Order: sequence, then C-alpha cells, then structure tokens
Amino acid sequence: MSDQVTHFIGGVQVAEGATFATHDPVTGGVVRLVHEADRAVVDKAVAAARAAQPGWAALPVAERAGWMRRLADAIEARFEELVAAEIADTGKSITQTRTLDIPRGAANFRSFAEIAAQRPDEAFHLKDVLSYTVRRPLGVVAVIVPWNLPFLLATWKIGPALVAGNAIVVKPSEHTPGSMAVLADIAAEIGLPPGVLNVVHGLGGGSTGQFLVEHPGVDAVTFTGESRTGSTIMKGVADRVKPVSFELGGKNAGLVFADADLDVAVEGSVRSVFTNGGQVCLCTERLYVERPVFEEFVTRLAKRAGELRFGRPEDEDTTMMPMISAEHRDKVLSYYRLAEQEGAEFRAGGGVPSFGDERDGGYYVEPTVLTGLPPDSRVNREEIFGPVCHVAPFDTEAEAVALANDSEYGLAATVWTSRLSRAHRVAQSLEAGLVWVNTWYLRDLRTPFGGVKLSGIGREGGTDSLDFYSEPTTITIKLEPEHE
Ligand SMILES: NC(=O)C1=CN([C@@H]2O[C@H](COP(=O)(O)OP(=O)(O)OC[C@H]3O[C@@H](n4cnc5c(N)ncnc54)[C@H](O)[C@@H]3O)[C@@H](O)[C@H]2O)C=CC1
Ligand SMILES: O=C(O)/C=C/C=C(\O)C(=O)O
Repeated sequence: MSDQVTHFIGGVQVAEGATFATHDPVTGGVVRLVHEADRAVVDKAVAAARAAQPGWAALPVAERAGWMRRLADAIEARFEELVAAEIADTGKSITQTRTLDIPRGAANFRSFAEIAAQRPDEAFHLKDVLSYTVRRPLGVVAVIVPWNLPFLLATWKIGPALVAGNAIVVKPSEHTPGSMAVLADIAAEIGLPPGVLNVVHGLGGGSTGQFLVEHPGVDAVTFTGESRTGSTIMKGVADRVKPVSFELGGKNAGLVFADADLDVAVEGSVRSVFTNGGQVCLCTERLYVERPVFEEFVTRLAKRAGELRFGRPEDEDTTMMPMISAEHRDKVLSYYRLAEQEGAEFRAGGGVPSFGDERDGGYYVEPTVLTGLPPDSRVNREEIFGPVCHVAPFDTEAEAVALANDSEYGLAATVWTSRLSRAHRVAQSLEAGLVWVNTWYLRDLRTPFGGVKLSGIGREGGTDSLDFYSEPTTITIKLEPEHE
C-alpha cells in the first residue's frame, strides 16, 4: 500500500486537501498518495511561520546553530529511512543516495551552523565616526525545490534560512515528497520550535507553489529549478518586490585540450554527463575536444556510456537511473529524435533499454553520445536534463572558449588540461558561475554557488547564503569630540 503524505504545519501533521499519486520511476507503479495544499492550507503554513519567526529570531545565533547540529544528528540517526524514502521517489542508486544525497543533508546543516556561529560582525572606524552593521532575518521564506536532488537541495536552503533567524515554508517537488516528510518528522522528534519549519506539498503553477510564493505573508523566495519557472515566479512576486534567490537551469560545456590526461578527462566526463542520469543542473551537455584527440575521446566516452549499469536501485553497482517521470522521459527522448532530425551521429545510445521485467514500465532512457551537430542546433542550445551530451572538435583555445560561452546559460563548466597557465586563463574566460578544472562537482560548501545569464540570480553557499537570508542595517555613530 502506498504511503499517505501529509503537510507539516506548526509542528503537527495536517492531512488536508485533495490527494494525488506519485509514481516509482523504476516501474511506473504508484508510490504514495500526497495531500495537495490549497490556498487555505498554504495560508495556515505561512501564519504558523509568521507566528514562530520572532521567537526563533530572538534566539542567539549559537542556539540556532545548535538546532542545526541536532537536525544533522537526527538525519544520521534515521539515515537508512531517508535513503529508502529518496530511492522510492527517484529510483536513484543506493550507492549514490548513501554517498551523496543524504550525507549532504547532514553536511548542509552542520556547515551552516559553523559558518553562522563563527561569522564576525562588520565595523568601520573613521577618525571620529564608528559604523557597524547588524543583520536581521528576512522573516518568512518560501523554499521551492525540484525533484533531481530532493533532500540535498532542500537542506541546502533550509539550513542557512533557519540559522539566519527566518521561519520557512518548504514545498518539495510533487514528484519527490518523501524525504521532506521524514525531515518534518525529525523536526517534531527533536522538538524544533513549532512553526519554524513548515512543509506543504502540491504542484507548482496554479497550485501550492504559486500560492506560496505569491502569498503576502511570504517575505522572500528561494527556488531551484527550470529557468522558465524562475521567470514565472519572478513575475508573480514582482509587485511586492520580494528578494529572490534562483539557482536555475544550464547547458554546461566541457573543454578537453589535447594536453589533458585523457584517462582523467574521459572518466571525469562520464561522471559529469551521466551522474544522476544527467539530471543535475551542473551536468555537462556540450563537450568540445581539441581535434588531435577528438576521435579517441569520443570513442572512449561512447564505450564507457555503453558500460553504465542499469541495475536496480538496491544493487550497489548500479550506475544508471531512470528519469523522474514519464513526462520527463518523453522530453529527453524527444531530444533524441530531434538530434536524428538535425542530422546527428549517435556514437552511443539514442533509445530505451529493454529489461523483460517490471522495469519496462519505468522511465529509463539509454545514455547517449552525439556528434556532428552545429553549435546552433536546438540540441546544443536547449537544456535536456538527461544522460546525453554532444561532442564537437575545436582547433584553438580561443575557439573553444567562444564555443563554450555561446549559450544563454552560464551555470557550470569543466576544463581538462595539464597546463596550469591554460587552466587559469581559460577558467577566467568562461561565462559561468562555477568552473571545475580536471575534476567535476567537487564541492566546498563555503564557496559562492550559482550561475549567470538564464542560470540564475544570486549565489548560495557560505556567507553568500547568510547574506541572502538576512538584511544588514548600517549604524553610524558620531563619537563624542574630546572637548565635550
Ligand atoms: N536544478 C535544476 O536546474 C532543475 C531543472 N529542471 C528542469 O526543469 C524541467 C521541468 O521540470 P520540473 O519539475 O517541472 O521543474 P520546475 O522547475 O518547473 O519545478 C521545480 C519546483 O518548482 C515548483 N514550481 C513549478 N512551477 C511553479 C510556479 N509557477 N510557482 C511556484 N513553484 C513552482 C514545482 O512544483 C517544483 O517544486 C526539467 O525537464 C529540467 O529541464 C528540473 C529539475 C531541477
Ligand atoms: O551541490 C549542490 O549544492 C547543488 C547541486 C545541484 C544543483 O544545484 C541542481 O541540480 O540544481
């Protein structure tokens, strides 16, 4: 029998609203029945957050940091329950879920506890003038998160928002409510003050997500997801000039130079293209390879794509997961068909795997490597968000940088080279918020994280997160002149 997923408002479970079903990406079967928050339920959640926020903000930051550490401890105590909930919703491998998705939840809370507790206040001293700043929380923050890394991305926002003194209302993706339902239970279990963390479930436009971001009691919005959705949310909050933090889509480029260690570049590109089924905003969808090593690189990458393992989520050596939904699977496949129409050569994949078991009812696609398309093809311009990349050759460094920067997006990039000067020169020339050199998705949680152009507004991570979730007041005092 599927689970019933309820809202979490003011510290208690709230089973209100019509229900909708979620589906197992591995088999297509029903996983959960989820209550959909209507305007009245959203109003209750915002009111609970509003009521709790002043008392929460009045706590010393060290006490709020202590609550973050207790959340991290409780996540680790209920680790396998969270792993199971995330896998049931996403179909991702148990190895990835145990080594990335859930551990990062605890790490997110711990990191922001330390960053907030140790952050010095600012003061500025002129001859007879002293200025200093105090930071106040924004108030009530709406946290809207997607389905690709549900627990990681939600806690990446919840941690800094709470430790900065805000109360929040979280809306997980309609596809992946499970791990947030467990976190809500954890909050109740540890006695987090009621109303500080609220979770409402539902869809986006015309549903819970829109009701929440546009609610007059919401002071700010943090969102991760598609660029078009970010634009829609921005329009919806424009009249009230609400601060927004957006981490949006990407069409990330990878540059492989002939001087690179090709073993490292191939294995690094396998990770950056196919991790999480390519369903990470940081994944590489465009690879540019210096011509002398182009054919060897493409051949090796295509071979490795064919070696990815379509096991079950519980198999520890599974390295290929299903798409999150039939709709998203169909979107990815529509780009495979478009690539054919645009004249691409398929060096690997291009279709749907056949299992001969219940997984044939799931949302799997083949990992795919394409070549032969021009830079202005739709496959090279539009975010696909699946296990697919296009590989093209280049002849000069300047050409490679120009190709990489020829995009409406600017989130992440990878550079594979053994020349240190080239690594710095190229990385500094790329129009992206994040550049990895000879690695991918190596994360220091203190660093600014986010993109430019259609890839987002603002940065998360370290004090950048704390800055978004609070407003400074600069206080300037005229020091008494000596003769007075
Ligand atoms: N991290 C990223 O950059 C992600 C990008 N995507 C891209 O987005 C495409 C569509 O996937 P979706 O799940 O529909 O992503 P989405 O970005 O539309 O939805 C993400 C979250 O926003 C909510 N939402 C949607 N419309 C909203 C609105 N008008 N107001 C408030 N909340 C709203 C959704 O309910 C969900 O919780 C994918 O094919 C992929 O290309 C999807 C997931 C993550
Ligand atoms: O590591 C992180 O903090 C975030 C990783 C992934 C995303 O932001 C995304 O896929 O949107």
